[in-house]
Amino acid sequence: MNEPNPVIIFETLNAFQRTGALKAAIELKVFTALGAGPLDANSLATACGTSVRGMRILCDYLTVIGFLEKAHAAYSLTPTAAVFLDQNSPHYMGSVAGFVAADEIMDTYRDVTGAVRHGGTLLPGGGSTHVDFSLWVEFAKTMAPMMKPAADFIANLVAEKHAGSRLRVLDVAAGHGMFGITIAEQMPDAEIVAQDYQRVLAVAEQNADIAGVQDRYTLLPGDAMSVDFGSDYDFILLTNFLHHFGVDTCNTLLKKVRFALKPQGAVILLDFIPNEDRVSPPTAATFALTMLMSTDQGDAYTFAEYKQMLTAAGFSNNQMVDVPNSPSRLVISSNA
Ligand SMILES: C[S@@+](CC[C@H](N)C(=O)[O-])C[C@H]1O[C@@H](n2cnc3c(N)ncnc32)[C@H](O)[C@@H]1O
Repeated sequence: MNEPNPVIIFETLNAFQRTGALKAAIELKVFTALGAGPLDANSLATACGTSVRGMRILCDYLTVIGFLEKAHAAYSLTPTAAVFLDQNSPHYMGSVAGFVAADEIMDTYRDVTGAVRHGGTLLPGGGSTHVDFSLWVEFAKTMAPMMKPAADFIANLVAEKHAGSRLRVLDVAAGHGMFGITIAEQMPDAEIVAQDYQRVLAVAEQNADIAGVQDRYTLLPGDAMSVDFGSDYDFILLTNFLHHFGVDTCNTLLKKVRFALKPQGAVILLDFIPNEDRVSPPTAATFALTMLMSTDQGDAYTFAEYKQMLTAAGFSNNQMVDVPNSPSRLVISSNA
């Protein structure tokens, strides 16, 4: 197991091929074409409008990395591809390639050396924390399916404890809005205030309409750091937001959040939270590199670090919970 082995070097240096191959298969709708049953490279090439050689090589590659199975010359979907990458599946999430593997994001990885030397993003104006960061609308349009398990989990937690209550919920940096919207769907008396930049809230508003909760859905556009949150919230959601900022900014924002809550209210924080060793579990731990490449000061904070920030903001009761089927963890903090 610990024998020196150069294979990992070769595999890691050409790991960009995996990104390219999966992105191409999503764009060409290969997984959707296979949704009805196995096909060989000839039939798939016809269905997807490609060359036969290109399709055979792409499908063999996708078989090697675990998205397809191959029997004789026919390819079929693995369970993961069938559930998440066939456009006819209700759990389809191929759209996430539009953000996760966007050219603007991938280009930043051409100079990891530079970002490591500098200690932060090489993107202009603080990268993803810049007010005009171009990809937030794309995030809102494409990433909702990936957040669904966590949104359901949070809504269930809230509904279990507060069934029948008239809850006021603030969704800070709401993006697609699905965290607040899912609570509104589960709790007919919940009122949601969605906060984000105006251009992003247009996507959340559309999603609220589709979910039929628009009557209980209010928009609060602006910069979360300066906009007036209002007060008397039962819950404030901070999902996938604090990781963009340094500790001082997180502290300031958490204090503002605490003042906007009812005395018995709670903040629900969802994020990539690695273990204290910072190298496990893999998805949460490696998210720190994403923050190095795209922000000046962001990080994948540990629970101990979040507890310190929350305590400094005046929260006294902090609990961490794993979210099933998600790499993220929840921290729920209240005053009481
Ligand atoms: C990673 S997304 C998270 C969206 C959603 N909360 C989720 O968990 O999927 C970050 C969101 O923060 C918003 N955002 C970034 N900086 C902000 C700021 N200063 N004030 C308000 N929203 C901001 C972006 O527009 C984007 O929608």
